[in-house]
Amino acid sequence: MPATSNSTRPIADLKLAVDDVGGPEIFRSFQGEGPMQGRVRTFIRLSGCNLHCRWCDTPYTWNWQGTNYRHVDSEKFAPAKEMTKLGLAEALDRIVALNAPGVVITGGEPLMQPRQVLALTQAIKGTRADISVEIETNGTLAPHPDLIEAVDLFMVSPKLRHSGNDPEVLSLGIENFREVKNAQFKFVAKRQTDVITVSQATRGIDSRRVWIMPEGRNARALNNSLRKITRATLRRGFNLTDRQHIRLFGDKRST
Ligand SMILES: Nc1nc2[nH]cc(C(=O)O)c2c(=O)[nH]1
Ligand code: SF4
Ligand SMILES: [Mg+2]
Repeated sequence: MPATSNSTRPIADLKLAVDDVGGPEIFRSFQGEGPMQGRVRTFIRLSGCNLHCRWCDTPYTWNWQGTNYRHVDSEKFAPAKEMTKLGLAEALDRIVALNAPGVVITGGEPLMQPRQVLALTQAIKGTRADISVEIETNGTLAPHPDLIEAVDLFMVSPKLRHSGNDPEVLSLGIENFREVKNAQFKFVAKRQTDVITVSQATRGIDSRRVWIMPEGRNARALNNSLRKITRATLRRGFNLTDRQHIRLFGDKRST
């Protein structure tokens, strides 16, 4: 059970991923995925993940030296080089300075740092009445009720078998957020059969809450996935999202 917001324990620093110049990965971009695609957002990327997706585009948040997780890139990363700590006030200052109408907390898996994420969300919401806070999560860690109340949108991305994770992570991600009204689902798909798997796994969930997203870390791979998934997605009434930032900027940090 995560700690409650009125706990008197001090809040630990946030653990963040590192950008290309060694600073904390906080940046301004267009939201590239899902219902908010194209909107200006400030992104804050937290370090650490409890899953190990083979095709993950941020392996520098978890694929540490000395582990034997399999990833399409063979590169392993040093936590001392790829992880940096930042106090809540400093993180908030940097986010406010980028002056976007919304903030995306992503990772890695942000809900591995539940107290820090709750405190950061509440602090961001305190800066302006109309600022939006959205969290990208793999869904395996249940959100605290206070966090559900504080955030505008959870974008939950439960992982299919092709991610290389244990099969249970798919249903875990769905069940942890099925009843969370401000949660939508985004499934990475490579093939038509992935869309069928999603439709079976999301039975009982309004298809308007479900987004199918092509797997790919470059335009060619995205197009290849899209060719295989588009018709099946349309047939089932799911939403389709591209990965706009990959097309605009490539697979780069801080974009
Ligand atoms: N522009 C942009 N949009 C994104 N949407 C989700 C992202 C993520 O890494 O979680 C992401 C990202 O890294 N960049
Ligand atoms: S859950 Fe997300 S951050 Fe974690 S390994 Fe998978 S794709 Fe990467
Ligand atoms: Mg990304």
